[in-house]
Amino acid sequence: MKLQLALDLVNIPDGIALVREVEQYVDIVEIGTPIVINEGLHAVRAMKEAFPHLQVLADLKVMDAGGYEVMKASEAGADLITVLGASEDSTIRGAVAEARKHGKSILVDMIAVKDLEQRAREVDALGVDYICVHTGYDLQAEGQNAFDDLRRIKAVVKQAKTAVAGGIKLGTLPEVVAAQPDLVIVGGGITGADDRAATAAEMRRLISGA
Ligand SMILES: O=C(CO)[C@H](O)[C@H](O)COP(=O)(O)O
Repeated sequence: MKLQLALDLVNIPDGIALVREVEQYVDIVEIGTPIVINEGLHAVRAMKEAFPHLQVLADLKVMDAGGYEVMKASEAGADLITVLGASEDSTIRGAVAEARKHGKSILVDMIAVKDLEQRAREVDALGVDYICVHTGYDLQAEGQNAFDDLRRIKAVVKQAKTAVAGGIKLGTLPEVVAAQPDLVIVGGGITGADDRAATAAEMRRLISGA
């Protein structure tokens, strides 16, 4: 089980400083969608240059032109790129084909997908690397989480690895870990903690013991 640190509400220098605090405890650093909007793919390049031993995920949430977007993120140094599960099959196929050319991975974000099991089966058959259940900020604000969704996709996904994101904190991590995803994505649960290093270390311990 891997741990991904999601950086969303920081600029590049602050993001790099934040990763320095926790780099020994995380496997993947996510350049979140707000950073890509604010800074562009330059943020991916800067993070990869600063931490070549870590994997960097570009959270582009691609919805169209999958091949082109994945090509640009790959050129910037991303190891993983996100594509939306709600996009067309042809978009996901194009993203996977381009990722294969560059030795990169595709994580499909199932945010806002209504028929979760059916779409997870279809996306799985398209050869993606990860399928991620995700409760975004707007539904987190309504008290929702993706923990039950994780159990639902675990029951139907055969090939891809599974991932979970959305409001995961130290207190809720044991429930997430019990569902055995391959990847746990944590943003505010680490970046908003009083002691980020201690929180990330404890998360690593919980994940490694699973
Ligand atoms: O993709 C995202 C928002 O769209 C976030 O990166 C993801 O939800 C993880 O952050 P947090 O743990 O703070 O919810």
